[in-house]
Amino acid sequence: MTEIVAQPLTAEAFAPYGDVLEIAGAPDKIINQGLCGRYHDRAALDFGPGGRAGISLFNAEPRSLPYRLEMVERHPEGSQAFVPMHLKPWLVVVAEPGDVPGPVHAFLAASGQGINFHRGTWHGVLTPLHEPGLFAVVDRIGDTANLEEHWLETPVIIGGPRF
Ligand SMILES: NC(=O)N[C@@H](O)C(=O)O
Ligand code: NI
Repeated sequence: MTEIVAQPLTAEAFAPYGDVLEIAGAPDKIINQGLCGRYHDRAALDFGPGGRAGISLFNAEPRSLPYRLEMVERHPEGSQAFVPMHLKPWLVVVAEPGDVPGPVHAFLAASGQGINFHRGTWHGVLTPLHEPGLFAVVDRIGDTANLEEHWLETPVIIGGPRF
């Protein structure tokens, strides 16, 4: 059994896997008569040929750490963004690329952080750590499954702060 510890989610650490959505630093634009900072175009969305963008709402059961990861998945035809509709920390899990997933990495998303997995990134499914597990998910809508699951030979136990 492999044990890892969730690390703080940063744009740099997550860059090989996707984009971090956060209001970090100065906004790209000040809009709405100066009352709003726009952090413009912060994710590489990709829905491929034959698909279109969709927004779905996920209401997921919260998990707790340590978390037993048994499966990772990927979407070969498009990106997938998880945008929390709450301000709690939550868990982001990825695995290094390959036809068989490589080593698993876990990140603790802080309040207000969202992510966008790039097309084909191996990842754990949406994993809230608190109620409400409410997220907007932006991903590919199409006629194909756009889903490949890989069940790990040995589970990965993901540790981190006890809330
Ligand atoms: N299956 C589904 O819509 N969600 C997963 O892709 C996920 O990553 O949670
Ligand atoms: Ni997914």
